[in-house]
Amino acid sequence: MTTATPKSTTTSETAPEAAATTEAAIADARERIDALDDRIIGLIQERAAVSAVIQETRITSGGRRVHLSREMEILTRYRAALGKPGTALAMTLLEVCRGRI
Ligand SMILES: O=C(O)C(=O)C[C@]1(C(=O)O)C=C[C@@H](O)C=C1
Repeated sequence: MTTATPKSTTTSETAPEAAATTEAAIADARERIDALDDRIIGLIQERAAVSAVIQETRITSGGRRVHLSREMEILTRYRAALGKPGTALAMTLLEVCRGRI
């Protein structure tokens, strides 16, 4: 994994050069964010496909699409890792994977 190393500006750099360095650093970091978002979206799509298999299996055997105690485990896990917004993120993720309830 590569680590972010912001380029430092020197005192000899003129203002336009410093601005160009700043813009380049931001553009570079945004490229990395776009690449990460592509991976995150791919993982969410993969998660949704696995989730669909579970839901279909349960429905085929006479069960319900939703399994609330399992959802509570997932919400707890995301909150433990990411704090309060983790809960909202997990709820959105569950909605993507099983639809609205
Ligand atoms: O783990 C399950 O039993 C699932 O059906 C998967 C899943 C999920 O996407 O994580 C989806 C719906 C359920 O309500 C709970 C969890």
